[in-house]
Amino acid sequence: MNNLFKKYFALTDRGASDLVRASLASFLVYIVNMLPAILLMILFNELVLGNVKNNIFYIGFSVLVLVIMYILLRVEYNTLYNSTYKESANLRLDIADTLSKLPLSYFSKHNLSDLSQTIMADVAAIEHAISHAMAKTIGFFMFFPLISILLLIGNIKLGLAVILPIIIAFLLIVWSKKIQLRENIKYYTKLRDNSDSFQEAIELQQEIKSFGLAKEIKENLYKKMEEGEKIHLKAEFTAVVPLLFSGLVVQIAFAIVILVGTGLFLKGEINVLYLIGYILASIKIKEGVDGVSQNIAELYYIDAMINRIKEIRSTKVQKGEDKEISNYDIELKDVSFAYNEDTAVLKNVSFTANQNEVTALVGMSGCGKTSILRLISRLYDYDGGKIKIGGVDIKEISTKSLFEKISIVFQDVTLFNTSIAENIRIGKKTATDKEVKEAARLANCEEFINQLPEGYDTVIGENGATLSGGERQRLSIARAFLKNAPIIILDEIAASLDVDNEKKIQESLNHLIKNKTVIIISHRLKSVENADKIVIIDNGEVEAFGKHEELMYSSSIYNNLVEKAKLAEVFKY
Ligand SMILES: Nc1ncnc2c1ncn2[C@@H]1O[C@H](COP(=O)(O)OP(=O)(O)OP(=O)(O)O)[C@@H](O)[C@H]1O
Repeated sequence: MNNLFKKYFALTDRGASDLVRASLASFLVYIVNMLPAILLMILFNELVLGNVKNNIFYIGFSVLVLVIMYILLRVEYNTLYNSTYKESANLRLDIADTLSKLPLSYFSKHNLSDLSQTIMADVAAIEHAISHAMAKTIGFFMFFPLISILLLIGNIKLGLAVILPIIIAFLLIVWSKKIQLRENIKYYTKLRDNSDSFQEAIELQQEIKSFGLAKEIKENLYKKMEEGEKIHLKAEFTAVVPLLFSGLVVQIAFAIVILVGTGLFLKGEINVLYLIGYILASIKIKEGVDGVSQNIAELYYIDAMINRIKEIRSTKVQKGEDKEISNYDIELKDVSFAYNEDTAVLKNVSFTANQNEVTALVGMSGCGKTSILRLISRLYDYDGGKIKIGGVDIKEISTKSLFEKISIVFQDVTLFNTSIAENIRIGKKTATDKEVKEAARLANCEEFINQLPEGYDTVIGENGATLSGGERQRLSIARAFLKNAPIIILDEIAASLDVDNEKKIQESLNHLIKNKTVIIISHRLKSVENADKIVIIDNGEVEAFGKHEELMYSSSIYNNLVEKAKLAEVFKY
């Protein structure tokens, strides 16, 4: 049962076992709920048959019912509410843990607002459903067959009068499931789309303002909101109509029980006690059905969210083990890769970046240089061929142990909304303040950090919003210095640096890269002229590789790039 719940509702192990307990408690609560009806029947039995019991019996029975109810409601409350809140925290951590094991390819196909909504809003909706709907619905579906059998044994005609309309009411709700799910999915998708548009409108304020797009964007957002509302109303309508009909059927059931019961009583087939008992039973069952119908609608509503979590969980995670690597030569052999299945980005890429050497990747914009770096660092997994580090296929190395061996500085710097010191310390969590400062000095950060109001303790805003592009770049270089890993990957690190800063960082880098495997991308060809190996990438393929002088003879693309670089130097606006 645990596994079934875990799979069906996308719960954690703990959550599934709590749901089983809560469902059993709900089932027992439904049974105990019938006890007051039984007490009433005993009382009527007395009044009709004059079979008087003493007051102690009634007091004892009532106290017993109260005690049982109290215990069960407490168990139900504890499992439903207390554990539910724990489950939602566990579920969020579980999703976050799964996300952390996914390759970047997953994130390039899903936007971040969608994923954060899954973790926050969807889990909150599931949390509400676990605490209010799931256990009570499951409990009722355990209770209903039991009570049906007892009612049918008591009197088959009256039993059928109670049960049949309820079965019809449930069939109506089940029959509407497909339509409800379809409309809910439409609404869910639209909500995601709208929140993504809002996020984009907030993030792109600079572009929106500078290109005078504010009015257009606002109108577009209004339109999307209106569309969303229409879809919402339709989804609500498709949920409410079957609920209304099923509620009506259950009301009719009550009338049928009275009609059939009175008829049977008048014919002398049942005594008044039976009549009262079945009427009381149908009242109690109706109460249950009313609640459960609403709960089922809620379960239909969260279906799309549960499927979203299942989809995240079923995505292939990056596998691998912690491995010892004896040397850090990086070998690419016939590597192919595509972000989207239909467009190959890299085709049969082969070259080796040796330890103790600087290897530069050069080529036109969009030819695939950054993609190669992403594959080497397993931010994405290659599709075909092989990438080996020290002779070990990188797919066999866990991302955790691989990342420990690589320092990366990408062109798109990402910083955390915390202090300067903490941002640098990400390179090495155990680093002392002295080490952090030394890394900052090597990356030429000291001057601007010292000018900040709180120096190293200054909090730099979301993604370093309070810093300039060059300062952010230098902080990320300081991180790499601090990490001091055997493989260094530098993607266009000079893009946001002025000549003075670049020169100083170059000098520091020359110390850092001794004995290491360095792969570098730079559009400033002058800065890679002295590289031990220059690999020319053309449209996802290796056109040539060698030293600068060799390539000047052998590679037309390299020649072309060098010529263009010279032209760029004399270009004036
Ligand atoms: N996350 C992604 N999803 C889909 N396509 C991508 C993604 N990143 C890059 N691409 C595409 O892959 C191709 C290679 O991009 P890549 O960034 O590797 O080129 P590059 O040589 O590093 O370019 P540049 O010098 O301009 O940085 C391009 O056509 C690009 O549009």
